[in-house]
Amino acid sequence: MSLPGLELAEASTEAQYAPPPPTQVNLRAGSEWRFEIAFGATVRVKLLTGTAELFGTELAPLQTYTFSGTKAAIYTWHGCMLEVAAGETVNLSNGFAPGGSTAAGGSGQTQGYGAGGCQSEYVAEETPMIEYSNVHFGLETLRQEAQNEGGKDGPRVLILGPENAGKTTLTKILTGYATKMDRQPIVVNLDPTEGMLSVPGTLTATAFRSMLDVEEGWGSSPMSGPSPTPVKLPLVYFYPMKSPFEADGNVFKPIVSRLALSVTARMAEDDDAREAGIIVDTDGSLGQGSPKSLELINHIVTEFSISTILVIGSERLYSTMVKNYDQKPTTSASATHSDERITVLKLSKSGGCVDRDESFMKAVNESQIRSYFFGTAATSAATSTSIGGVIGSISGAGGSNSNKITLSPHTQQLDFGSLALYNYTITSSLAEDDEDEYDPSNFGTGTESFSSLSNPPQETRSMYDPSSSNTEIPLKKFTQPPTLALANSLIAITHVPPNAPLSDIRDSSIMGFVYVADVDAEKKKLRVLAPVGGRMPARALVWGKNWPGEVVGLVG
Ligand SMILES: Nc1ncnc2c1ncn2[C@@H]1O[C@H](COP(=O)(O)OP(=O)(O)OP(=O)(O)O)[C@@H](O)[C@H]1O
Repeated sequence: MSLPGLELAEASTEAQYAPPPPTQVNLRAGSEWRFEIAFGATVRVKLLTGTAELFGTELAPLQTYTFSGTKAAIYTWHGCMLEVAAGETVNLSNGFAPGGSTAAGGSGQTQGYGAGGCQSEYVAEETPMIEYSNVHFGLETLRQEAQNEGGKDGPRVLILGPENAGKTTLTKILTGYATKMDRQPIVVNLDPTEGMLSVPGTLTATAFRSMLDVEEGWGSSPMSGPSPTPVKLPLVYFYPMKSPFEADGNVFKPIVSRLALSVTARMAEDDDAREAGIIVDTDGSLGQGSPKSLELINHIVTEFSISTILVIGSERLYSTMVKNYDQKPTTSASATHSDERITVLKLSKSGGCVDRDESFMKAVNESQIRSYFFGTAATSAATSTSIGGVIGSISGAGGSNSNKITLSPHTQQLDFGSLALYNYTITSSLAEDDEDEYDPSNFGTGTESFSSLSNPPQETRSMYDPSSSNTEIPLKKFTQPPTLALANSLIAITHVPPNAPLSDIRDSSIMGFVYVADVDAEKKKLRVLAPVGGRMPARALVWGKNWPGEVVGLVG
């Protein structure tokens, strides 16, 4: 395009941007290289000499790791040399740009001007890694005790703190160190804003038997196909809300109890898991210190029989936790024999923790959903876009262990009438929305479903499953035709029968997810994307309308 008046051709983005040459980063012992890479850009990092780790997981020497849409740090205990080079820019012009833009922060520029095209990168000498490793060795002592004294549980750790304080990072570091010592901790994610080995909107528990994935953060679950890093099998519960406080915690709390029950049962059966204990990562909103958050914290402490509380980056919360829990007996069954007491510790927040703005988080969430269906390939034929965290890994030595995982999800047509679809109604405004969306006059509906049209209050009631007496559970079953609002959203497939009581549906673990690509309201059909082919199981389904919400353009 010409610029008017000047007759100058506008330089193309490629011409404006010349990738920087590979840079060597020399790290002294005890320092870390912090970097931020936008979605759409890729940066390759290779450990040339020495040893280094990314959030507790060691980097293999001379292996090229490729990062995209990442904010992280590579730390060295003994000193190392890294090579940082620009990878290719992933074309995001297919209508799906994670986060609605090509760059974190929405600037439209994917490549930055740091080494290798990082948006920002620098070396930091001050880190809390010694503190964090001391915590690890403290936990290790408790694990050793649990191993020596049969019947005693390993540490059950709860990590608390405000948003972006580094809770998930600390969880990764402690998990990475534990697996390195051949421990098998159970990691519980109670942060619905970000998925762990699953999509956002899920609360999960996973037994970590093997190392974490350097590039992707946690690694991959079996849903993601073959992987160079051993896969992990998470137990997944659907919590399609962004905040644990929704519905006064009446949905969050029972799911936490369910997870705790499953984790405790696993620990009772599996000695390795019992000795290694549990690490619970939480949502930043629980770190507010409000009465409601304290109530939820208390619920978690009780249900998981927490024995160690780690508070990052909040003096106030730390002091409240000390007052409420320090040296109080744990609720563990084994504690009745051993007088086990809770320890509360304060940890420093790393100066490297970055606030992630909404558009970056949106991109992270969209890429988690995308990778659930399409894998972590840089450019799949169906999507040609990037997956958050990882694009692929190319072996520097042999080039054989590509980390790209391309999946082939299946699309299929579903008859809406044959589905038992439930939705959470958590606010009155939402209920109003729903009524607008389900205005039957838009869809030309059958008479029996709308016999109550002349009587709106009854119509609202009819949307609740009459078979359930659990009216306090904010779940309702659709008895009306499909709404266009279903398009571009996720539906969870539970393990319970279609007409199970509402409490069972809420408390059921999840078999998997489908993505609604299209809604034909007139024919009452949905076109859905499923990770595997075959018939949709006859189970109760739960709609993720509010959260993770709409993900546009997953299917072209
Ligand atoms: N030392 C570090 N150097 C660079 N980036 C870091 C460092 N520590 C953490 N980060 C980054 O800061 C961001 C926030 O960290 P993290 O996700 O651990 O916080 P959180 O407390 O779990 O946040 P939330 O409350 O939103 O769950 C992440 O993108 C993480 O990768």
